[in-house]
Amino acid sequence: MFLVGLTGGIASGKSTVSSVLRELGCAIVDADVVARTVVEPGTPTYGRIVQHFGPDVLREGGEIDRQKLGQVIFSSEEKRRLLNSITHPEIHKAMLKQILLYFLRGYRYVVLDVPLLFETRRLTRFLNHTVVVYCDPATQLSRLMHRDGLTPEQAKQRVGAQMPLNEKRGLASHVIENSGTREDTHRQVLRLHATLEDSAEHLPVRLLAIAAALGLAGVLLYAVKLLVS
Ligand SMILES: CC(C)(COP(=O)(O)OP(=O)(O)OC[C@H]1O[C@@H](n2cnc3c(N)ncnc32)[C@H](O)[C@@H]1O)[C@@H](O)C(=O)NCCC(=O)NCCS
Ligand SMILES: Nc1ncnc2c1ncn2[C@@H]1O[C@H](COP(=O)(O)OP(=O)(O)OP(=O)(O)O)[C@@H](O)[C@H]1O
Repeated sequence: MFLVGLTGGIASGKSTVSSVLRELGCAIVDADVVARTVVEPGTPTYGRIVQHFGPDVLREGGEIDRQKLGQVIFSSEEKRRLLNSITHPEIHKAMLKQILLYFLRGYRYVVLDVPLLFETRRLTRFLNHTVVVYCDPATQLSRLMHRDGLTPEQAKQRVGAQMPLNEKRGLASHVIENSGTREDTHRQVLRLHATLEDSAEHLPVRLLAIAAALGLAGVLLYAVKLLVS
């Protein structure tokens, strides 16, 4: 099995791309969804958030008020780092569990949809492919304001909390250009899917090559032992 990292900037179109991949039958682990489950009331992460951020970031029912917590962390790098240090280890553990389950179910590859993939760099060494969903800065801002009902200043602040999208594009092995229509993006995702399927087909060949190399090493070791004895 191999892992594919899917990333981009806030509102650049990761969910749009991953939903097409899901429709095509791919296994997807979504870090934003996982991030919601690890902060549910009763979890240790929830306790630590309340301890550090206080009851102001809670709703009446006791659950985290995501909008309020968002306002706090997107306007302070220090608070953002604190929240990341509380949540990220738990998010990564929960993601690992999901990856293992997909592995046991026989999936040949798993797509990890992780907005902060290149910022945290924790997962990158395990990935065979990295995909960046890119859109131009003006389109990103306008889609973000429209989707989340933010002012231009709030949207800029959120975009500024991440590595510039242009920089992420330079780090990726594949880029999906999502400044255009959904149909155009859909076509690119179909091409990406075909590429990933192709590289999955090469996996048994690679495994055979590794097995052959190991076998050859074993034979050589045996021959050396015979010569020495
Ligand atoms: C701040 C929170 C409460 C806002 O929740 P909300 O439901 O409004 O947004 P959601 O979780 O859907 O995130 C939307 C997008 O914001 C961006 N974002 C989220 N957290 C961060 C962060 N710590 N730093 C930079 N960008 C972030 C990502 O692009 C993400 O896709 C939430 O995002 C959170 O708990 N973040 C910390 C955990 C985290 O880093 N999640 C990202 C996945 S690793
Ligand atoms: N090609 C497109 N044309 C028009 N609208 C789009 C296109 N792609 C995405 N959108 C819209 O832009 C917004 C952001 O897209 P999406 O939610 O997929 O981004 P995301 O990268 O997953 O965001 P986040 O990281 O903030 O969760 C959504 O409202 C989505 O419907």
